[in-house]
Amino acid sequence: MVNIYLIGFMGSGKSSVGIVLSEHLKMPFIDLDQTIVDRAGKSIPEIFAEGGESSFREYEAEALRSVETEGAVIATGGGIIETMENRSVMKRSGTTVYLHTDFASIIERLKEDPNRPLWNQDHSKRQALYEKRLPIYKEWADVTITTNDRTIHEIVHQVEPLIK
Ligand SMILES: Nc1ncnc2c1ncn2[C@@H]1O[C@H](COP(=O)(O)OP(=O)(O)OP(=O)(O)O)[C@@H](O)[C@H]1O
Ligand SMILES: O=C(O)C1=C[C@@H](O)[C@@H](O)[C@H](O)C1
Ligand SMILES: [Mg+2]
Repeated sequence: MVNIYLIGFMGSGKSSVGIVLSEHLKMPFIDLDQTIVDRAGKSIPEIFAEGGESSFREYEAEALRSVETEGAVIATGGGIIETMENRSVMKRSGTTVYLHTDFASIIERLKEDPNRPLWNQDHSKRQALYEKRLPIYKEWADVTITTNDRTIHEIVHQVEPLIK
């Protein structure tokens, strides 16, 4: 069974939309960040503090491979598209839904969040990360939904007919 992968920047709503979408589609829900935390036995800030981003990316790639055949709605982490390996796994095992959100809305939603190490840095670095990733999300999306000023339920209703 194929997966539905939600991709997009931190704060685009992958986790919030994913759980509701999975209920509508009667599919299991997996939050890949939670899978990483469960497998590592450490929080995301702890993984970053102990082994840096590269350690986190290793856990993330392993977690993604472990869910490839689940037939689930999967909320990925914002950086899942950083490697070609992860992009290929998603391409061969499911449909990818990109939740596009303007940078200004992301700022509104996340404010100062200590649980996202790559958000917890200065404004110009956050913005550079957003701009670097934007074209990659777009290129790898099978379906794109803009989430600014939309509720979770509005987004779910918009996604549903596009993936059936
Ligand atoms: N459409 C929306 N409208 C308003 N607020 C939203 C919307 N989607 C998400 N949020 C809020 O933004 C915050 C981040 O949402 P969420 O955790 O679902 O993002 P995410 O894409 O899973 O982020 P990450 O990549 O860090 O896991 C939460 O406080 C959530 O309530
Ligand atoms: O955008 C990112 O690189 C990240 C997003 C989060 O979902 C987590 O996966 C982690 O904080 C890294
Ligand atoms: Mg999330």
